Amino acid sequence: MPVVVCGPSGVGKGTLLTRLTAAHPSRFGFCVSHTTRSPRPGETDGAHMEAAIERGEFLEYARVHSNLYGTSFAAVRTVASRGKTCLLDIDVQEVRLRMSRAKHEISYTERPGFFDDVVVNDDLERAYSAFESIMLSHADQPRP
Ligand SMILES: Nc1ncnc2c1ncn2[C@@H]1O[C@H](COP(=O)(O)OP(=O)(O)OP(=O)(O)O)[C@@H](O)[C@H]1O
Repeated sequence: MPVVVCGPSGVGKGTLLTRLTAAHPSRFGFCVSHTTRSPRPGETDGAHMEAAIERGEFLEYARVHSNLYGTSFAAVRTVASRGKTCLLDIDVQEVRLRMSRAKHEISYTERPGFFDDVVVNDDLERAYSAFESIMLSHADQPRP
């Protein structure tokens, strides 16, 4: 089962996720995301992405200006086939938009049942410790 981690820009999602995958490399894997802009190193060519979205092959996508960003079911399956829980860091909106939305996004933490768990990353050691135990509770069982 993939786990989605989301939060406003700069709250430390990448920091926590990178640390988690380094500490538990056999249990968690990042999901490769797709984009229609020119691929950067490590990214896949997204030339046929629009058609793939039409065919329902993406579990999430976002359009930022004229570029598409998203995660395919195949990419999640690739991580899962290695026996790992797939991590999705799906916040891809651009900085200004993200900042204006940050307050609104944080307000969702007050809605009962909207998020399963909330981690406030004010102190990295405390936040990582809380994050790690939450993520391990959501992770798939390790393969024997
Ligand atoms: N608890 C913390 N206290 C202070 N600085 C932190 C803390 N956690 C992370 N940082 C720093 O904040 C910056 C942003 O962190 P990070 O890139 O992990 O955020 P992010 O949520 O993944 O951002 P984005 O969505 O823009 O990629 C980094 O320089 C990171 O080292």
